[in-house]
Amino acid sequence: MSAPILEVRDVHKVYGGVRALNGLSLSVAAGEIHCVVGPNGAGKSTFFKTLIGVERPTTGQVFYKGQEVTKLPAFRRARLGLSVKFQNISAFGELTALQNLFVPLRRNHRKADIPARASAVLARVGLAGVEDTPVRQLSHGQQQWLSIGLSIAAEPDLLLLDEPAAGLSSEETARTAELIRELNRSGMTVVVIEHDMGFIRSLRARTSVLHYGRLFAQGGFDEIATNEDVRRIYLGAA
Ligand SMILES: Nc1ncnc2c1ncn2[C@@H]1O[C@H](COP(=O)(O)OP(=O)(O)OP(=O)(O)O)[C@@H](O)[C@H]1O
Repeated sequence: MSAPILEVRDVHKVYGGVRALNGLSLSVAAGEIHCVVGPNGAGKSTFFKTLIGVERPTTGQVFYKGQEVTKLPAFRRARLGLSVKFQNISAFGELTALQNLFVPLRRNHRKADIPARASAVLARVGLAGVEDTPVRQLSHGQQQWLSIGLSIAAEPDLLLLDEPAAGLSSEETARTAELIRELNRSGMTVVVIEHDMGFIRSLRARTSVLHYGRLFAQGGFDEIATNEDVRRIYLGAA
């Protein structure tokens, strides 16, 4: 396996008396799709927040491309090539799909190049043909893909997705899985934080299971899905 692009070492996060993360160590190899699952309260969101820099671990370290980023603010991590797509739609509803992309593209591209680049990003996320549609008229799935487009506009090396299939139909979910695989084929490392094992199944990626703020199991999807201990924690018995 290639060198880790992302690594957390023995991370603890305590909120008052709650141990949201309790000695979590996990690494993501450059070039992989890596899924992180776990039952309610396992620490997935807290893990996500420590990766992007909106929360700092109580103790422990976070490394990105070999550099310690534990205390680096979110915007500095973004400049290093780490991008995030949150669960909520991040686009402006009154603007068109194309116009929304002007915002992130403005940072790195000349004005004259931006419309063509924006169209290319939309095509990449399956939104060719709706360039001039105001975002509020797009379907929920299309809005989610636009959010992914906004997150990849700056061509990140690592894309973090927080429950990208939440609220999507089964057809939209399948298209989202295909989009993630396509982004990965083009060289992007993708980390997917997810609650729903059904979606993870369609990604067929290496999967880490969190439980009580620690790494509980790790392996290929089939290994995880057939692991008796994992099944038990999902049923709430462990
Ligand atoms: N800001 C906070 N203040 C206090 N407790 C918190 C805070 N954030 C998370 N927790 C607690 O930490 C634990 C882990 O929460 P977290 O949201 O990271 O889990 P999760 O795996 O994302 O859960 P879910 O799948 O339900 O979203 C839970 O017990 C939660 O109540």
